[in-house]
Amino acid sequence: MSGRILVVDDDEATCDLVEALLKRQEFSVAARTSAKSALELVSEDDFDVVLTDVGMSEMSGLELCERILGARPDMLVIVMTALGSMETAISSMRAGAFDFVTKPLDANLLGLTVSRAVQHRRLRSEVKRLREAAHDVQQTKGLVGRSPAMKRVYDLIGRVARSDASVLVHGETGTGKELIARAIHEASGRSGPFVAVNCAAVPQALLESELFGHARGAFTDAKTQRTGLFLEASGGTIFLDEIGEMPLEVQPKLLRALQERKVRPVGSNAEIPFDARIVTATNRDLETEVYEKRFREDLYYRVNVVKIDLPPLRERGTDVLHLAMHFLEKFSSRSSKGVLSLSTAAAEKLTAYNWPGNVRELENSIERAVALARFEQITVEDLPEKVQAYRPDRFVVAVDEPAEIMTMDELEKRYIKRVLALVGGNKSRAAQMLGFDRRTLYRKLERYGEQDGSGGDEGPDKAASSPGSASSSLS
Ligand SMILES: Nc1ncnc2c1ncn2[C@@H]1O[C@H](COP(=O)(O)OP(=O)(O)OP(=O)(O)O)[C@@H](O)[C@H]1O
Repeated sequence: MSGRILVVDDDEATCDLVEALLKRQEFSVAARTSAKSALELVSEDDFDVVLTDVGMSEMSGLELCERILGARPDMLVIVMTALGSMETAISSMRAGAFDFVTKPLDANLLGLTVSRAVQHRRLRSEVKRLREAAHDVQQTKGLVGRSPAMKRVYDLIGRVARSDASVLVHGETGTGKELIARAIHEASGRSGPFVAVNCAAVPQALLESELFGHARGAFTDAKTQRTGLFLEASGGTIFLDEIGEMPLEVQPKLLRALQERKVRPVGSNAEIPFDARIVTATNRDLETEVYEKRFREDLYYRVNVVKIDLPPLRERGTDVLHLAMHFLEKFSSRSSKGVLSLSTAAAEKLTAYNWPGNVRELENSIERAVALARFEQITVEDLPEKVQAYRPDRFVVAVDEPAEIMTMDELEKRYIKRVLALVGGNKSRAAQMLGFDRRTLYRKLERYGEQDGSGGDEGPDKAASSPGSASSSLS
């Protein structure tokens, strides 16, 4: 992690040692052997963290800590105390120190403590900046977020909006696919309506007539003629949400409509031209659906002229805070409760959590937090239990001291399983993260299925018959 650190110790050898340790961990480090010159330096230069010895002759580390924080309250001070001197540790916390480390120094612990402090300071200043600029967080078209990943999405929207190309928006549940579809429509300059239909929510028997309309008497309940949504969206955009759920029986009819740019209402021979932009969305891996014959390949190519991959919230960095502030404003103004900010600790929790339900889950969490908040600031206690309790689950391959020896095959198998679980069984994404092409991943999954004995009778196709099943075939 990068970060600017000032080391203060009147013992030159310790100073050099700490400087070297921190530099090895990629911090940018300045060192001073006198407290006075350290004070001068912090008055004119910015540091994330000042790491000071406690027992210095010219001025004690505790006094230095107080004076630094008096002049630069935004800086963080870590005090180095002698092992076992609990009293000094307590006094340094009273003097406002962020943390303390004990001598003799443990290089790893020192690195971790300093990293934590740097991260804390960054979050704190981000929250402060957001507080000040809360009112302009809301971006054009209601889309909040400025992470590089989202900027790429906005850029793509800008480039495709004015064309008639079909757009497939792909992303996990709650990532904002519908909002993106609306943004495409708004930026398209089309004056007609935005018509959304959730393909998973309409019963299969009704879907065709819902989309293409029906003639009077086409079926028992068809007392009158009905114009389908494709025609209703004329001059505008039709958004087919959860296209991956479209029944196989309806898919050829949709393909035909897209190819011909005409619809044929159920029970009618008439072919009616329509002029609607097609935007579809899915949280499924459509390539896998095609491979597993649940989605027609020709239809896939039709709808996937331009694909927008919407990143999950956990890959959008501090967007989570921008979004949290946006929802905070929204819900506190609705409830007239005047909850205006997030505590730094709450912001830390929000940033650390992995948000499987993405923006929708964050929105719900903030709504709940505003309802529960007792002060004008949201604290950790106001957040859902699972956000409070979340610990990042890291997969560590211990190279120096492996807990158990395993073959490279076994290691690969476990790692693939791990990555698949992480991306919810999405094989295209897993392959991308692992640096394989998709076929290589399928081959490996089939091979492990056989090795496990689970692939024998059932065969590899069956073992991989649904997203996520690949991981179970590996267990
Ligand atoms: N970038 C964003 N800025 C502001 N609000 C957002 C953003 N992304 C999503 N939201 C909000 O999060 C909620 C979920 O978004 P949306 O319904 O568009 O997600 P989705 O991906 O279509 O969900 P699903 O997969 O369940 O269909 C909505 O209330 C939406 O307004």
